[in-house]
Amino acid sequence: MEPVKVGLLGLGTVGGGTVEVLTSNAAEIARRAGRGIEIAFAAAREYRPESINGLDRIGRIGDDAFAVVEDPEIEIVIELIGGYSPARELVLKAIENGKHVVTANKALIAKHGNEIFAAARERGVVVGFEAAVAGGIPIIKALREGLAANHIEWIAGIINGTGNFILTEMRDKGRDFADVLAEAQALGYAEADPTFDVEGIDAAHKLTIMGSLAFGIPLQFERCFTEGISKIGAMDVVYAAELGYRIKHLGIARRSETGIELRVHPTLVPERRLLANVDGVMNAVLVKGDAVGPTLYYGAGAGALPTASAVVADLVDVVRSLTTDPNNRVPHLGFQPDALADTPVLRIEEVETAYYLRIFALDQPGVMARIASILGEQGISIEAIKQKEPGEGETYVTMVMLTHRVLEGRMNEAIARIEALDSVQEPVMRIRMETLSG
Ligand SMILES: NC(=O)c1ccc[n+]([C@@H]2O[C@H](COP(=O)([O-])OP(=O)(O)OC[C@H]3O[C@@H](n4cnc5c(N)ncnc54)[C@H](O)[C@@H]3O)[C@@H](O)[C@H]2O)c1
Ligand SMILES: N[C@@H](CCO)C(=O)O
Ligand code: NA
Repeated sequence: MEPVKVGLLGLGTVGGGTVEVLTSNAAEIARRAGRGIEIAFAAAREYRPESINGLDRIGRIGDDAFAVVEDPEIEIVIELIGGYSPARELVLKAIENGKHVVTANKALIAKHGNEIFAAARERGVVVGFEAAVAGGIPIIKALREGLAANHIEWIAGIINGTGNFILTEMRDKGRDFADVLAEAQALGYAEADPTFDVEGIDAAHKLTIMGSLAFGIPLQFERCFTEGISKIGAMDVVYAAELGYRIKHLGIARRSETGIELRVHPTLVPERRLLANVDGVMNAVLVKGDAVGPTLYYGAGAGALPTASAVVADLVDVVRSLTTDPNNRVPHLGFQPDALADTPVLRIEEVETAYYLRIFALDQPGVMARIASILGEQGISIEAIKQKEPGEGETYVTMVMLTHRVLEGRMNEAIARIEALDSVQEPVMRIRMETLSG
């Protein structure tokens, strides 16, 4: 049989990795797919030919991505440009032209996935996006197929490699934030705009996608609560460790009685938990299903070859399904499109968690008692409290406390009252906590 002709948009980190994997593993991939896969036409604005193994195997290379999606020879388009636009226009045009699409672009899927999947369904084509979430880890496959028997209860994941790399290097080597970020960029882990990594936006894109796959709800990126790692101080890492916790940037999706939680934020995790020990650029996703119990998926969340692994796996899936009835394919979000639920996504104020609080206050008698009584009046009970002895001649003291679970709305009121005290000087630092059990 003739090889399948594929078009490739983008020859950067992931595009280059995809060319390499398709070249070096060509025979094994053909054995799995049933046909060879040939990159007939690629387009990129810029690329470094010397750094891509297998470039000579590409039929043609140009710089106009629209020429690829308009080429009638191409059956499958791989979009590895990134960003919202022109990726959206390119993908929609490819679909309109009856081509299947494989993409690593989580920003695109989280923001425009509902529109893209509807267009693909209409046209009877597949859009594969395994590489968009947790890089090489087959988490989309697991959620959509492997766990299909379950009511998913919750998901908690380390889903941004750059952020996890920064937190790990800061903790283990005391390295400077900006310095580690620059290294992550040089290694090809970071997004084109690295604030997407640092401020949690990239993790929110991925969590939005996993939330839809877990609970069968439309993609709602705007409703995902998003907080990054930029405000975490070295002292918080140390204090958390003294209390037996590590700070990890987590994406959490949970089904509660009142709705669905979709939240991305730094989180204190007990140090013995597996997720607390996922370091460097590695990602891990913990999924709790009602039948299966907890399951854990671990692997490289970024980088050329790991991400290409997921891109090529999607390609193999598409090639295998080229001759199948479009109505019998795995639905894009794992639930039949007419069976998606309108369960509300909760506002963060409606979410209940435990908290780590760090308060910088005047070292005077009664201050601690006043703070404790404000928390008590808000119905917040304290699980642990530590007061850092002030240094010689210092008049301020740092208090660190862990609270029991409380609604975020109540915690906001308590923090506002604490910050209004004359004896409290700086904003209260709050980090949410999860036990990740049960
Ligand atoms: N780098 C990773 O580890 C990683 C992992 C998972 C997913 N992703 C996703 O994969 C996608 C690609 O990321 P990357 O790191 O390979 O990016 P990159 O910046 O290394 O490469 C982008 C490529 O697209 C080309 N390009 C950009 N705009 C273009 C246009 N309008 N027309 C033609 N070519 C254009 C660039 O010239 C370059 O060749 C993004 O969506 C990213 O979020 C990246
Ligand atoms: N910038 C992303 C790439 C993988 O999606 C990360 O660091 O996780
Ligand atoms: Na993946």
